[in-house]
Parts: sequence; C-alpha cells; structure tokens
Amino acid sequence: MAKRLDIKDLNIYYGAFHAVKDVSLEVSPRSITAFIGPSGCGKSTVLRTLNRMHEVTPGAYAQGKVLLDGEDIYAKGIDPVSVRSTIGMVFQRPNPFPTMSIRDNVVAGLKLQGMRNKAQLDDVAERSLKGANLWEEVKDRLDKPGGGLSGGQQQRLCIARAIAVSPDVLLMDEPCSALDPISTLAIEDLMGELKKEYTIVIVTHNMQQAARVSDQTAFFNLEGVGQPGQLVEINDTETMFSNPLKQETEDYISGRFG
Ligand SMILES: Nc1ncnc2c1ncn2[C@@H]1O[C@H](COP(=O)(O)OP(=O)(O)OP(=O)(O)O)[C@@H](O)[C@H]1O
Repeated sequence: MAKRLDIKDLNIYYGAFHAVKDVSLEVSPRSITAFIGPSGCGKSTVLRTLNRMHEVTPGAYAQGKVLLDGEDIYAKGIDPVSVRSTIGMVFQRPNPFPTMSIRDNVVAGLKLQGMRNKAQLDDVAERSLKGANLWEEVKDRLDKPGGGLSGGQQQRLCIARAIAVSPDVLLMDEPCSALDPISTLAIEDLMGELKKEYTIVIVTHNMQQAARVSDQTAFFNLEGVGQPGQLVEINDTETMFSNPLKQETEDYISGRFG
C-alpha cells in the first residue's frame, strides 16, 4: 500500500564527512518524485537514507527524521531489515541473482521471509512479473537463469523482485542509466503504471526523464568540493522546469552549469 514520506531536518554523514545538510521534503503517496542535481550533491545518499541502506556503509549515519505515514523509520527499536522490505530499492545496474531462475529471482525476498507454499509463490511471481511488464516475455522460460535476460529485461526483473514483497515505497537509483533508449522508455512507462500503487522516488541524471515521469522534482546542489549537498528547491515538475523559483535551479536545468 502506497504510503507518504516526510523527511525532516535530515543531515547525513560518512564518518566525519558531512555529506548532506538539512534536507526536509515531503513525498505524497502514489506519486513520483525525481531527485536531480550535479554529481556529488548527495542524491543517492539521501535516497539510501530513506530505507536505512545508508548505514550499511561502515561509519555512515544520519540524523533527523524520516516518517513513513507518520512513523519514524529511525525511531528506537525499529529493525532496519524490516524497513528495507517495506521500502524497496532498484539500483543503477540490474543485479538479479544470475544463476537463479527467473521465478526464484522474483520470489527470493518472500522465501527469505519464510513463504514456502509453491502455489502462492508462483502466484506472486506471475503477478509481480505482470506488474513489471515482463510476464509476456518470460512466461515460457521461468525456470531459466535470470542472468540470461537482456539488460532492460533484467532491470524489469529487479523491479518485479522489488514489488513482490508488496513495498510501501519504491526507491530507484538511476534505474535507466545502464539501459538503451527503448528499454529506458519501457521502464518509464512502467513507472507510470507503478505509481498507481506505489510511492516512487527516483534519482536521475536525465532531466528529460525527470520531466517526463515525475510529479515533483527536487533539485540538490553543493556550494563547493568538500561542502555538504543541500536541497535548493522542490516543486511540482511542471513549475520546476518552466518557472523555477531560484536562479541556481534555472541555471542547472537550462544546462548553464553542472
Ligand atoms: N561510501 C562513501 N564513503 C564516503 N563518502 C561517500 C560515500 N559515498 C558517497 N560519498 C560522498 O558523499 C557525497 C554525495 O555522494 P552521492 O553519491 O550521494 O552523490 P550523487 O549526487 O548521487 O552523485 P552522482 O550523481 O555522481 O551519483 C560525495 O561527496 C561523495 O563523494
């Protein structure tokens, strides 16, 4: 079930390095939010903080609040592993388990959670592959290895794997950057479908992509090397690309820097 995210006064560190400063933003359920900004401004770092993946890096930590429908995912006693199953993630490079079958790739998370009933697992695999727009292409080879699919198909397999556990939010870190234009369009179409059921946050370097798929856009920047990244502006995507509030945003989206 899609849930809302409220990010409040988030400061993110890698050991002594203050990577991102004072980020507050809101993400509505059933919407797509795009994070844009120059390299190193902290887009991926913020994204990884939203499902507690950031702290997997030794010495990395975050301060502030990330509320999922009002509940702080950083509150005492919250298990980061359960946070990661309700807030799923799709990475830049498709990362299916290459020798595992297509079907098992999709239900890997459910099996880890203890689901054993084969009929139930098959049902989830079919629903998730349909949800990821991959079913028609793979339904006759579900027992073949996931590594045998094309890059675009592998990325949709990873999306099927992410939605199989019925997450509340889907985080996507440059999900199309390793894909050709046709596969990219397939993933973009899919995002449009997925937002009917999920809350989606995507990091993208591709501003046309942000303009095409997202409902709101957040622009991050940093004042200089070694300085923390900051949220400069967040607005609905149309306004952001036609009439941004800040000159800095205008300069970036019109290609004057970055
Ligand atoms: N594992 C890490 N250890 C230490 N510093 C890190 C680590 N990962 C990222 N950083 C630093 O944190 C800052 C933000 O990096 P991040 O990858 O979030 O930026 P980004 O905006 O996503 O960049 P890009 O667009 O190039 O992917 C950078 O200064 C980066 O060098």
